[in-house]
Amino acid sequence: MASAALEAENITRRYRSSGRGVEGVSLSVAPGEVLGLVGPNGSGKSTLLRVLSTAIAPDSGAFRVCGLDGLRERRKVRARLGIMVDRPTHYGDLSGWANAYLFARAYGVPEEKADRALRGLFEHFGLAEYRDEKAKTYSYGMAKKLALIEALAHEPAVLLLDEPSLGLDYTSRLAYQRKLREAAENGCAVLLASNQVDEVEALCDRVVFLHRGRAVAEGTPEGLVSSLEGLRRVVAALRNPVPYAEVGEVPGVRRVVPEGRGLVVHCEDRPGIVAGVVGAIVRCGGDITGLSVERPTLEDVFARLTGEALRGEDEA
Ligand SMILES: Nc1ncnc2c1ncn2[C@@H]1O[C@H](COP(=O)(O)OP(=O)(O)OP(=O)(O)O)[C@@H](O)[C@H]1O
Repeated sequence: MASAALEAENITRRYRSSGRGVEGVSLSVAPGEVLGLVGPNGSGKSTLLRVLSTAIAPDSGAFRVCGLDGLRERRKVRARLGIMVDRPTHYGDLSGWANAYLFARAYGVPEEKADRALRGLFEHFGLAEYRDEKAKTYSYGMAKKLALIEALAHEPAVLLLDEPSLGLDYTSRLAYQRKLREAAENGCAVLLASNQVDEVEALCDRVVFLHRGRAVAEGTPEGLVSSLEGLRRVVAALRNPVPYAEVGEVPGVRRVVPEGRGLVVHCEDRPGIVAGVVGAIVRCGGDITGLSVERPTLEDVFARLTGEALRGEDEA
């Protein structure tokens, strides 16, 4: 795919100490496209992003950014990347603004342009009133927003984002999503590592599932979800958690997953199934305070493909 802004072929990177990492992952992202990299903790998302950001070398495989060789032309490649890693680090004694300004200048943005871009971004992310405060006084969410500003200010051709919205409040999340869409509309290719499926479904044109270091499926969110035609999830909020084994025995129920105090029941979309599920929950002693019947999500697709959950119960 000659037109891809980011193209990775057969990337393998194993950590010597654990023997884990990523294996044989290939993907491509076109200009203006948002590709979601989805997988549970430890599936290899960050490792792949570390390789693609040139922070670590792969054991084998190759990648290109805007046609440049990711291994032989690292400096030029870096200049085209906007990177936001999971744990942002800053010069703590410098102000947020000074951190971002240094970044933009290091990427070669002329003074006036850097000033203009940063003013806009600090305003957009609600950091304008904190711009002159030392970065070490920033909260986790603020530091994340600062890292997003640093990733965006030089208008990179390719954005590599690792769980960008984790730790952001609702308003900041919307601001980040708007900015991401805007960047893509302006031709930026975005690789977004996340296991927040609602966000991935809302933002991504395509999705690659990672499982134990390997890419196990790829498709549009809609295409992947429609592969589960005929399935539904019944989400029951309960006043108290209950032993729920009997719910799993209702004909047509595939899986029961506790979420907080409630239950998510994955089942076939057949007549009478909701009544059957509700009856079983009540017989288990469940006091239902809320009930909804929903279509499957990417989370369900992942579970179907791998037999494993995308997120732990406490993250649901
Ligand atoms: N520095 C390291 N040394 C040894 N093993 C590592 C190292 N970093 C990651 N790993 C292992 O490599 C695998 C992939 O980890 P990675 O951080 O890429 O996953 P991830 O999908 O980004 O997870 P998370 O969602 O928790 O951020 C895991 O099994 C992890 O234990």
